[in-house]
Formats: sequence, structure tokens, C-alpha cells
Amino acid sequence: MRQLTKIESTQENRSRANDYVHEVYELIKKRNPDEKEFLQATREIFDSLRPVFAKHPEYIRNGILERLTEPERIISFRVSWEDDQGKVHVNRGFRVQFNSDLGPYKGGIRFHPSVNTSIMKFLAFEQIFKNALTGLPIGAGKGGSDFDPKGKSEREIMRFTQSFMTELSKHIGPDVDVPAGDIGVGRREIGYMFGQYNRLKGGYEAGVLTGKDPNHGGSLGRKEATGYGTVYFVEEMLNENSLSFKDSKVIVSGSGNVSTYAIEKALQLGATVVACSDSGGYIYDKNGINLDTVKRLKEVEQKRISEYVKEHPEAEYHEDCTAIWSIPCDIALPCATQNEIDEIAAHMLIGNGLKALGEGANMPCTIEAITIFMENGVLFAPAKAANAGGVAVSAMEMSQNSMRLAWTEEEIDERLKLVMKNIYESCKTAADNFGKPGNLVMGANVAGFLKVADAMVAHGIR
Ligand SMILES: NC(=O)c1ccc[n+]([C@@H]2O[C@H](COP(=O)([O-])OP(=O)(O)OC[C@H]3O[C@@H](n4cnc5c(N)ncnc54)[C@H](O)[C@@H]3O)[C@@H](O)[C@H]2O)c1
Repeated sequence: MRQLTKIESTQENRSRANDYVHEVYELIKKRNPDEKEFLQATREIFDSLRPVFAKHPEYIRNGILERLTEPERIISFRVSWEDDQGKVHVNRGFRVQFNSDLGPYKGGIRFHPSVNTSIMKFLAFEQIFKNALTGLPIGAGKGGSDFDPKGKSEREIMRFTQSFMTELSKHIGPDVDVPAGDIGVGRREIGYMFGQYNRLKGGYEAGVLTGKDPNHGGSLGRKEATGYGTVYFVEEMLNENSLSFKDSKVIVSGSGNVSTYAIEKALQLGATVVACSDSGGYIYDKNGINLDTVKRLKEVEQKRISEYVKEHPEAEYHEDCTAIWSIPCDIALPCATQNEIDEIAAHMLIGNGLKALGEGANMPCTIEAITIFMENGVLFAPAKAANAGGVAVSAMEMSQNSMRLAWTEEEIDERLKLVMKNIYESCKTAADNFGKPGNLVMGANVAGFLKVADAMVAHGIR
């Protein structure tokens, strides 16, 4: 009889959890009908959380999901600036301060014409779980502008960035909100933002931004952290399954910050990277691409990846960047942008023998593509976990700034490796505990959620 009551109550909890998740998702859809990327990000998380609510009804009582999916604050502002010809332009700036239960808001700034409220919200929402997974004291935010840096002069970029920071500076601070870079925002833009912030505040607040130049308050190893961290995480996953990067054929999309250092680490671990891309197209070299050339073209000369074949005629250039996924490989590392791998790309990769995929970019695979990978036994490292190395080293930069000291590159790399290993273990354990062994998508969502949900319960309803 007692046994029966227990089973009934378990079933009751399960159905209450399903109803709760369904109701909250319907509410979010109704409230944000046009935000397709944000809805995609929430749906992907919600699917993982049903067993958590069945086991922990206290999260339902505390309205965790309703609160967790509504940003604490969204700031939207005008950014006016003058081009080199004296013409006035107006862009829109954003900062989404999503959740501060684990620390000051933390997350990058993106400059890209596609930036809108939905993209900012999806990125800031994902950041909640990612930052929680690092185990470091950071909340979650994201910001940016629909400004397109492509084709702009150095001075135009500086004027725009200063104008952007003039407004943003009212809403951030070392203990409030600490932005970093993302697409279109690298060390140069962070430098201009940092200069403008300090000018406006009349002081030197080293901890207000991360991703700074290591010669001026930045951390060694930050530039490399996301790409290296992704490869460290994927290597953990491969080793667990008696595989490794050594002698593997790898494709990395993009040729920006994350891609470059994912390529570098994969090469160091003995892989051959046969292709990379930019938004114009991709290069393919069956013998392995030359990273020095990619770095010079992208980091120094700011040129298109198509220029690569002028120096390496043995390589091929193709204009459609999405066709990069038609090249056979053992490991795919999408490191460019959201939704770059859909069902068609997933089927092509699997047909060509893909064994593992690590998401270096944020949400690079559609939900349908993820399902296809999992159903076909591809080892899958989700972005929230795999690309958390960047924000982890950003948090280390905050620590160094507070202590007014600098750790060595070796110290940072050791800490990064440890963080990525711990994230892998937390994801694996959470997946085991909630009945989906080996499912790192579920593991990452659940492990990140538990950390932030417990803090939200502890901090009361607000
Ligand atoms: N920079 C970080 O520390 C960090 C941390 C975590 C996650 N991310 C995520 O990683 C991704 C890349 O960020 P980044 O900092 O390297 O930006 P970046 O601007 O340095 O590089 C982006 C690269 O992607 C290319 N690209 C853009 N759209 C493309 C497309 N449709 N197909 C192929 N290539 C395309 C660009 O040409 C560029 O080479 C983003 O999703 C970002 O949110 C970045």
C-alpha cells in the first residue's frame, strides 16, 4: 500500500511537472510572440527540465521558471555617430541584464546587423546556465548593437564604440554588470569602450570590462579561452568514449576569435583541420589549412577568407559558407554563429561519418539538428558547457583586476583546463542522476539550472 502511494505520487509529480513546463512555455510564447531565437533557446532548456520539476516541486512553488525566463532588466538605447564623411547614423544599442542571483551580470557585447531583442535575449538566457556551470560567481547578461563593423574605418569604429559606451556606462560597473566581447567586438573595441568608460567616470575601474589587452589590465589567455576551452571539453568527451583529437579530421566554421583558437588547440592535439569559413564562404584543404595564414588574414589584415587561396593554390574556396558541412570529417566544431547547422547539414555530416560535434558558437545547431545527432549516436557537446571557457577566464580577469595582480599564461591554462573538466563532470553527473546517461545537452541544462534555481530560492521571491 505504501509502495503504491509512492508510485502514485511520483506519477502525480511527473504530470504536475509536465503541466507546469507546458503552461510556462505557453505564457512565454504569448508574451514574446516574435522572438524566435529566444523561444528556441527556452524550448530547448524546458525539454530537459521536466524530470527536475518532478523531483523538486519546491521550484514550482517558487515560480522559478516564470522568473528565470523574464529578464531582470532590458535596456535599449539610441547610438548616434558620424561617419568619415560627416553623415549622421543612428543605431540601436541593447543590454539585457537577465539574472544576477549568482553575481554581477556577465556576458559579451555583439556588433552585427542581425542584433535585435530576440537575439540579445536568447544569448543572455543561455548565459545564465553557462555562467552557473563554470562554478564562478557571475550572473548573466548580453548586449550589443545592430551596427555593422564590416567596411567601417578604424575611426568610425572608435566613434561608434565611444557613443555606445556613453549610454551603456550608466548601467554597468565592476560590481553591477561586466561586459566582454562577442561577434564584431574584440580587443580593439573593448579598449575603446574601456577608455570611454573611465573618461566618463573620472577614474580607473579595471574590473568593468573583460577581454582587455593583457598589457592594459586584461588577462593572459582570454583571447584563446573560448576556443581552447571548447577543445578541452570535447577532448574529455572523446576520451570517455575511447576517441581523441589525435589523427582526426576536423572542420571548424568561422575564422574569428573562437574558431582561430579552436583550430590552434585541435592542431596541438594532433588533429588535421581541413576547413574553416567566414560569412562569405569556406576554404578547404585536404592536407590541412595553414593557421598562420588564417591568423594573419583575419587578425592583422582584416581580409576575407577567400584571400587564403591566393597564397595556397592547393586549397579550394567556395562561396556558400553553409556548404562547409558537406566535407567529410570526424569532428565538427561550429564556431561562427547561431543556427548554422540545420537538419540538412546534420544529415550530410552523419552520412560522411561524423563521430563528435562541439558547439563553440552559441546555439549553432537547430533543435532538429541536435535531435538527429543524438539519435544517430554522435557525441554532442552543447554550447552552454563547451564554450564556457571564455566567460570562465573573463571571471578570472575580474579576480586579477580586484587583486591588482596578473597570473601567468600557464596558471590561466591550468585553471581553464580544470574548469572545463569540472563542467564536463557536472554535466555527466546531472545526466546520470536524471535518467539520461551520456546526454550532455540535458546534463548541461540541468546542472546549470540547479545552481541558479537554488540561489533564486535562497534569495526569496523578487
Ligand atoms: N568571443 C567569445 O569569447 C565567445 C564566448 C562564447 C561564445 N561565443 C560565440 O562564438 C561565436 C563566434 O564569436 P567570436 O567571438 O569568434 O566572433 P568573431 O566576430 O570573432 O568571429 C565570428 C566569425 O564567424 C564568421 N561568420 C559569421 N556568420 C557566419 C556564417 N553564417 N557562416 C560562417 N561564418 C560566419 C565571421 O566571418 C567570423 O569569422 C558566437 O556565436 C559567439 O556568441 C564567443
